[in-house]
Amino acid sequence: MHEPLQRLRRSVLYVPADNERAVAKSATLSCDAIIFDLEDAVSPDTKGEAREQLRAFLQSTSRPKCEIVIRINPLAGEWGTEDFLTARACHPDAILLPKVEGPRDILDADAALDETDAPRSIRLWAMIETPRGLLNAGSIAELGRDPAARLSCLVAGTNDLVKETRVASRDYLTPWLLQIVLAARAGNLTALDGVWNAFRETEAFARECARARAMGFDGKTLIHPVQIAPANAAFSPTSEEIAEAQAIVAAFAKPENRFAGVISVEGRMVERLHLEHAEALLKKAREIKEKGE
Ligand SMILES: CC(C)(COP(=O)(O)OP(=O)(O)OC[C@H]1O[C@@H](n2cnc3c(N)ncnc32)[C@H](O)[C@@H]1OP(=O)(O)O)[C@@H](O)C(=O)NCCC(=O)NCCSC(=O)C[C@H](O)C(=O)O
Ligand SMILES: [Mg+2]
Repeated sequence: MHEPLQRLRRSVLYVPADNERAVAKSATLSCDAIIFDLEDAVSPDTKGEAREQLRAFLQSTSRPKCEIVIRINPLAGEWGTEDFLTARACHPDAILLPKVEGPRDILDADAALDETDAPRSIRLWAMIETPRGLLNAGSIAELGRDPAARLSCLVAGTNDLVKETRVASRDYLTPWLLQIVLAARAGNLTALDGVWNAFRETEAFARECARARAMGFDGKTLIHPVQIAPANAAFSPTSEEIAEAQAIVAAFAKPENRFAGVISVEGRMVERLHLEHAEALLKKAREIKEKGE
């Protein structure tokens, strides 16, 4: 089952599942998706409490209306099974698998979901944040082309990547981030950029979002509510882009261009591939408008 690729995922906020105030606040925020985290944001001592709190919250009427994702610990590790069963009981839109190293990690999670008769609507997201995961990003993403597979999104884990590779700054991550984008495109998947830790640095964050969009990412993972509006703005079509797309659609709609493969619009060569892009952009703009933004 393929879901529409262009689901809005501009702003995807991590919420530590053991932080009661943050969990409660999540329902009031205007991010496109939330990742409730049972992995690195939750200390070993509070894993059990975090699971119970998350289950109660997501089964209550306070459950947020946006796309809901739960990040579990690695399935084969100490907390994986309990996390998985909690996530499954919460009926999320997706389960996010950390530190994915190869297609086997996705297939194992797929099989675990099937064993619990999980509906196909529950998707899998994969974090690419280890050297092996990066080297295997292409074969992981290939699963996105399998209509029976649940894989839907690749998420860059820049903190772990920095730790694992020992690079000194994000500049050196760029080729690997582009590799994640490329793999995602090959597999028809959403590509989400990693987090920006210095959440009080709003201008630097806006520049980072613009750079991520220019690299081809569909959205950014976030750690603090203050990052939602800049991410939504950066990953939304601009008014210039909308006007340009409208001009392309209008030009191809003219009777004389009905069968044309290539035309000229405002002094630029435009082909049908540009029309496809323009239509997708306008669809995204409509969805954003429907959200009331
Ligand atoms: C970074 C924080 C620890 C900062 O917390 P704090 O100092 O409490 O922030 P504020 O006082 O400014 O908070 C203001 C209000 O906003 C709420 N809040 C804060 N963060 C969140 C959030 N993420 N979601 C929802 N609500 C949030 C506070 O509760 C305050 O509200 P109120 O109480 O009503 O006044 C904190 O922001 C935080 O914990 N962020 C998330 C950290 C996290 O999840 N980390 C794991 C994911 S990152 C990662 O691992 C990526 C990847 O794997 C990699 O390797 O890179
Ligand atoms: Mg990580």
